[in-house]
Amino acid sequence: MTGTPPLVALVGNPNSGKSSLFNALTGARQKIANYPGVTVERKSGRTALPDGRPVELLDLPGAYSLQPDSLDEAVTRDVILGKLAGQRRPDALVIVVDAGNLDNHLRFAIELIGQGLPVVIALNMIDLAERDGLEIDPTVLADELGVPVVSTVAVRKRGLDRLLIMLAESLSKPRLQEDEATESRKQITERAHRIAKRAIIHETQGRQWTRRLDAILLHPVGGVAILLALLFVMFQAVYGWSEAPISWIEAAFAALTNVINAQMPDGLLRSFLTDGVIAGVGAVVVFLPQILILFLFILILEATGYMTRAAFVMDRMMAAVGLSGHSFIPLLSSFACAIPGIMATRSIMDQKERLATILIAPLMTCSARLPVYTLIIGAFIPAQNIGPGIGLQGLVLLALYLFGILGAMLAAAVIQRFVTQSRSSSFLIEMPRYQLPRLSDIALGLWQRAWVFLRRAGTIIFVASMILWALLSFPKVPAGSTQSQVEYSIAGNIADVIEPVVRPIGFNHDIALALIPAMAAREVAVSALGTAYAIDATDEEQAAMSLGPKLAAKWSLATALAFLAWFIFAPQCISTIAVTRRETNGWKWPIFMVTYLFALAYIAAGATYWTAIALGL
Ligand SMILES: Nc1nc2c(ncn2[C@@H]2O[C@H](COP(=O)(O)OP(=O)(O)OP(=O)(O)O)[C@@H](O)[C@H]2O)c(=O)[nH]1
Ligand SMILES: [Mg+2]
Repeated sequence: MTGTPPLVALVGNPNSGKSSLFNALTGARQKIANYPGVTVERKSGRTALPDGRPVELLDLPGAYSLQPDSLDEAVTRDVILGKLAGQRRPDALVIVVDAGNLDNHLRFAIELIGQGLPVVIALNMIDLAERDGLEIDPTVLADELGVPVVSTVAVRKRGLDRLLIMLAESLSKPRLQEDEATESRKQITERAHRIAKRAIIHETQGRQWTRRLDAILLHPVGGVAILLALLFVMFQAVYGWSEAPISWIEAAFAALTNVINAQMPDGLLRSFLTDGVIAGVGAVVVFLPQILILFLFILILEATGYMTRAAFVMDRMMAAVGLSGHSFIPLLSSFACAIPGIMATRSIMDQKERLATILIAPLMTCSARLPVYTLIIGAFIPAQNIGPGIGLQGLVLLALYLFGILGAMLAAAVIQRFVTQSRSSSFLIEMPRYQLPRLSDIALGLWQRAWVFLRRAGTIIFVASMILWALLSFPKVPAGSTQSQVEYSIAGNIADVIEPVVRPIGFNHDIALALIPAMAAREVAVSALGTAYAIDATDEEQAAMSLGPKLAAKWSLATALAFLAWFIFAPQCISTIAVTRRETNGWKWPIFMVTYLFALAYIAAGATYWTAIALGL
C-alpha cells in the first residue's frame, strides 16, 4: 500500500484515557497544532500496525455525545462525520471507554458505532476497575456491541499489541453502512445500561450500593419527591434550630445598647451608635444562625455527591421550560447570591440558554433575602405546628423559595419562547461517587459563608445604615411639631414621593422608606426599618424591643404578605444589574431584566395584598 496512511481517531468521553493511549502508541512522534479555523488543539502522530504499515493517529477532544455542548465536542463530531473543512474523515475509530464507568461511557460508544466506521473498543483503566473489585467480561461486550473489544491499561502500555492487531483487522474490512434507524437518546441509555449489566460479572458492595441509591434518587418521580422532602426538612430546620442562637445575638446587642445608654450622654453620637449602627447592622446580623443552618444543609448535600443527582433529576423539569441541566448549577449557586450564579453561566455553551439563565438567576432566593423573609415571617406568621413536626413558619419560608423557583420557570418559558427562542440542549453528566462529608470541609465552607455575611454587614450594610441614619436624623423636627422625626427627615420626605406609587399594592410609608436603600443590598431593607423605628421610638422600653414585634404592631398582615411577595421578584440589588451588564456586554438585557422583574414584583405584591384583603386577613 502506498500513499497516505490510514487515519485512525481516538475518541471517547473526557478522561477516559485517550491522550494516555495516544502517547503510549505514538511515543515522541507527535504533531500538535490547531484545527483549521478554531482554537481547539489538534494532536496527531504516527504508529505502526503489527505488519509494519504506518497509521496516522488523531487524539480527539473528549465528548459525551455527537450532539455538541461545547466547541471541543463540536470539533469531535465534525471530524467523525467528515464535516470539518481541511480535515479528512478517519478510516477507523478507536473508542476509548473507562471500564469503571461502563454504563455512562457505553452510551457514546453505541452512538459512535452507529456511524458505520470500522471500530475497535479499548476497554481502558481495567487496572483501576480490578482494584475496585469490578470484573468485566470483554467478550460479552464484544458480542453485544458487534465490534472487537480489547482491555487496556494505557498508562502501563498493557493491551496495546492486541489493540493494534484488532485495528489492522478492522481496517482491512469494508466500511459498513451508517445505521439508518437512529435510536433515541433514551433507547441508547437503556441499551447501554443493559449491556453494562450483562458484561459486569462482579462488582463490590460499594458500587452496588451506588447503583441502588441512584435507582431511587434519580427516579423521575421518586427522585423529585425526595428532593422536595429534603428541601422541606432544610427549611424546617432553619427555624427549628435557630431560635436559641438568635436570642443570644439579640441579647448581646441589647446589652451593648444598654451599656452605651448608661455610659454616654444623650446626643448625636449616642443616637448614631445605638439607632444607626446597632439597630441597623444588628438587625441584619441576628440572621447569621439561619443562614448558617441553610448552608450547612447545602454543603452536606454537595459533599455527599447528592447535588449532581439533584441537577440530573431537575434536568427533565428544566427541559419543560426550554432550559437544561446546564443551567442548574448556575441557578443553584444563585441561591447563595445571583452574582456568582450569573458568572457561572459562562459554562453554558448555548448562548441563548445562557442569556435566559442570566435573566432568571435573580429569581432564585439569594441569601440576602433571608433576613427580610425571616423578619416578616417571625413577626406575622405564628410559630405553631400545623401537624406533627410541621412548623408553619418553615413552611411559609419553603413556599417563598418555591414561588421564586416557579416564577423563574415561568419566566424562562416565556423568555425562551418569545425572546431568546432557543432549544434546550442535551445534558449528560457523570455522577460523582457517594461519600461521607468531611467535617473539616463543611466547617471551612460554613466559616466562609459566615465571613461573607459578616463582611457585608460590616461594609455595605454598615455604610448604608450610616447614610440612612443621617438622612433620618436631619433636619431635626422642631419642638411641638405634630410630625415624628422620621416623617420630618430628608428620608421621610423622599419616602413621601415614593409612597403614592406603592400605596396601591398595600405598602406603607415605612416600606417606601426602606425600598430605595435596599437597592444597595436587600438586607438593608431590614436595617433601614431597624434604624427608622429606633429613631422614632418614644421611650426606652420601645427602643429595646426587637424589630419583629414593632412591625407586628404597626403593619397589617396583608401589607406584610405583599412585602414578602415583592421581595420574591424585585431586582433589589445594584451589583446584580452591574454583573448582568458586564456578562451580556451592554445595557439592553439588564434593562429588560430590571423592567420585567419590577413589573412582576409590583403585580405579585398587589395581587397578594388585594387577595389578603378580600379574604379578610
Ligand atoms: N490507572 C490508570 N490510569 C489511567 C489509564 N489511562 C489513563 N489514565 C489516567 O487517567 C487520566 C486521564 O487520562 P487522559 O489520557 O488525559 O484522558 P483523556 O481521555 O485524554 O481526557 P480528555 O482529553 O480530557 O478528554 C490521567 O490521569 C491518566 O494518567 C489507565 O489505563 N489506568
Ligand atoms: Mg486528552
